[in-house]
Amino acid sequence: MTDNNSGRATAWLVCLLVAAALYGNYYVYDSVGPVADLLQQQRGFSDTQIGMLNAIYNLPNIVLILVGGVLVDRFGAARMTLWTAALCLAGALLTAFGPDFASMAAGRLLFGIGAETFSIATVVAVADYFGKRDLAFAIGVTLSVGRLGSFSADMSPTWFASSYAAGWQPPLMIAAAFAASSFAVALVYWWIDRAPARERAAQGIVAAKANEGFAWRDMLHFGKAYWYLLGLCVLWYSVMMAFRSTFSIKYFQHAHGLDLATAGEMNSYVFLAAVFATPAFGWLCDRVGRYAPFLAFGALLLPIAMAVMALTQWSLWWSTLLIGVSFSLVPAVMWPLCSKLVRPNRFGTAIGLMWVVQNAGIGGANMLAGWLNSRAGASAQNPAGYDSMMLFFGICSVLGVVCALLLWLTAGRRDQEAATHKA
Ligand SMILES: NCCCC[C@H](N)C(=O)NCC(=O)O
Repeated sequence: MTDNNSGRATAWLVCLLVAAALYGNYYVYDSVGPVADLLQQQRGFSDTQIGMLNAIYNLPNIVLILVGGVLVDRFGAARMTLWTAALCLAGALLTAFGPDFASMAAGRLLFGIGAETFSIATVVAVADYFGKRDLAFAIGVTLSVGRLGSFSADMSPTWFASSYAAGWQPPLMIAAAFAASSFAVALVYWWIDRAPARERAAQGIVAAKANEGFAWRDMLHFGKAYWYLLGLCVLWYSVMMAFRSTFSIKYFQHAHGLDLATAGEMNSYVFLAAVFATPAFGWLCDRVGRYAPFLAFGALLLPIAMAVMALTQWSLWWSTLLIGVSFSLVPAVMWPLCSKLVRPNRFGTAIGLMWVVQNAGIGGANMLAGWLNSRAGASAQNPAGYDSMMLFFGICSVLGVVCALLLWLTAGRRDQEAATHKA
C-alpha cells in the first residue's frame, strides 16, 4: 500500500469513527421525545417541563458554541471530540439517573453544551482528513449516519419495546449507553489522530494557531460569501427545524386531514431519505466540482415545498419529496463549501459563528411560529389559522434563496470555489 493509499484508508477510518460517534450523539439528542408521554404519566412532568428538556439544549449554545468553535481551532478536532463526548456522556447519565426534574434538566444542559461543539469538531475532523478530495461525500456520510441515530431514537419504542414497558428510565439508560459508545469511538479516533496531528502541527496547520492570538478578530475578515452562507444557514435551518421538527406533524393532521400515525410517518420519510441522499449529493458535488449552484437549488426547493403545502391540495408526497431533497442537499453542500471559504485554521470558528445564529434562529422561529398559530387559533377546526405560520416560513425560505443566489454570484464560479481561504 502506498503512503497515499494508507492516507486515504486512515481518512476513511476516521470518517467512519466520527460517523459512529455522531450516531450515538444524535440518538441521545432525540431520546427525550419518545419518553415524553412516560415522563408525564410516571413523573408528572408538564408539557412546559418536557419542552424545557429540549430547549435547554439550544439556549446556552447561542453563546457557548462560538467559544466551542474557537476551542476546536485551538486544540484540534480530535481532542475536542473526546472532551465533548465525555461531557455528553456525563449529561446523558445525569438525565437518565437524575432524581428530579432539576437534575434531568442539568443533564440535558450539560449534554447540549457538549453536543454542539462535538458536532463542530466532527465536521472539522473530516475536513482535516479530506482536505481536497471527496470532502462533501465524507461529510455527507457522517451526517447521514448521524441522521440514522435520530431515526433510531424515533424507532426505539419499537426496537426496545420491553424497556419502554418497564418505564421512563430504561430508555434513557439506553441513550446513556449510546453516549458511552460515542465516547469510546471518540477515544479511538483521538488515539489514531495523534501522529497525523503531529504532522499537521509540523505543517503549521493546527499548532501555530495557539500562538496566533484570539480568533474573534478574524471573523471580521471572513469574506462576503461566508456571510451569505451564514444567512442561508440561519434561515434554512430555522424553517427546516422549526417546521419539520416541531409543527409539521400537527399541521399535516389539522390542515391536510392526516391521522397522527400517517402524519408522523410522512414526516419521518424526509429523515430516512436524508440518510441515503446526503452522501449521494455530497459525492455528486465532489465529482462535478461545483457547490454553490447545488446549494441554491436545494435552498429553492424549500419555498416551493412550502407553497405546494400551503396553496394547493396536491398530495403531501410532493412536498415531502421536495423537502427531502432540500434536507439532503443543503447540509451535504453547506459545510464543505464553508471549509472552502475560510482558512483551515478558522474553520471551527466559522462553523461556531454560523451555529450561534442558527441556534438563535431555530429558537426564535419556534417561538414566533407557535405565537402566530396561537394568535390565529390554528386547529383542526380552523386550518386557516396556520396560514400566518406558513407565510412566515415561506418568507424566511425565500430570503434563504436570496442569500444562496448572492453566494453563488460571489463565490460560485468554479475557480473561486477552488481558490480557498478568502478570509
Ligand atoms: N441533531 C442534532 C442537532 C445538530 C445541529 C447542528 N447545529 C447542525 O446544524 N448540524 C448539522 C446538521 O445538518 O445536522
